[in-house]
Amino acid sequence: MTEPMLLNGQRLAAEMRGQLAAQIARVRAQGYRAPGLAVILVGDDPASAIYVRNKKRAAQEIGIEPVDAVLPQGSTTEDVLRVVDQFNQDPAIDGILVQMPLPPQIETETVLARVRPDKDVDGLTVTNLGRLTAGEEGLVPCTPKGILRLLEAYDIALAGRRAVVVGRSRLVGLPVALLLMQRQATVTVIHSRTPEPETIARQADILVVAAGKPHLVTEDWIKPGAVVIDVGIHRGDHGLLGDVDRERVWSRVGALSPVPGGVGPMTILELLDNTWTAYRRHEGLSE
Ligand SMILES: Nc1nc(=O)c2c([nH]1)NC[C@@H]1CN(c3ccc(C(=O)N[C@@H](CCC(=O)O)C(=O)O)cc3)C=[N+]21
Ligand SMILES: [Mg+2]
Repeated sequence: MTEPMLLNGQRLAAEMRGQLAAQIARVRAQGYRAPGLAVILVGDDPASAIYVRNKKRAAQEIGIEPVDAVLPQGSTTEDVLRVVDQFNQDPAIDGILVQMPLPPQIETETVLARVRPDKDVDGLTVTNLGRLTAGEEGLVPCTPKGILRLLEAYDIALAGRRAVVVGRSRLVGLPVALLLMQRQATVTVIHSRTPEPETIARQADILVVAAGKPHLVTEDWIKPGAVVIDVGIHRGDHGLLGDVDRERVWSRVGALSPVPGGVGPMTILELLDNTWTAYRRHEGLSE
């Protein structure tokens, strides 16, 4: 078989960020305010702190004003709600991101439910997930949207093809399955309680892996020539690992999104894109 194609999310995201920067510069030159993105970080998880820093830097680089609120590990649900309310009311803020996971004493559902749907740039509120389910316009979760954009950029057809999603999370598995269905793929979702997952995965023309388990997917999960999207990201002693064991699947896949450099940069790009969309809606600018 020919060499697999690497789906380069890093390059695509950089290209798209350039386009966003140009669009933002254009409205700024017409006298409009800068788009504003609020990032709420609760606690001192070092990985979360790094992600938040990367998101803020990416925003700044394209002309989005990042504002952050860092709350102590011991914060209560009420403490977080107060910060959400403040950003909900702030007309300079177009997007609000609550970095996950929140410390265990905080009621995640209650916090998410408080974010104004028009500022919900993660697409995690019931309103936006409902809109997505109904095929209505809203804000679409970043990682799923980035995966679809990556597939599209590489001309990977979805209509009539079989897609298998590994994982059912609200952030990735569930919404990516919805988006793939909307593109007329035949979609199966498998998860930790699915017996013989490899047998099902081996039917996939497109395999999206968001299981949160390092190197879960090996050659026996892969139909020869399949397109494999690796959403996992784990910090090992020897650098970053995905949910896919790249070495072991390499001789079978048709295309693969690498970790790092695949889905991760696309996720951040879509956060910026959603902030830009929310901003245009707030300012009454055409889409
Ligand atoms: N409310 C919320 N929204 C999120 O979107 C969200 C979240 N919480 N919590 C954590 C996960 C994780 N996540 C990543 C984003 C970018 C990279 C990324 O840029 N990865 C680089 C590598 C970066 C590195 O070196 O660690 C890459 O894959 O190339 C990774 C992971 C967003 N998440
Ligand atoms: Mg996201």
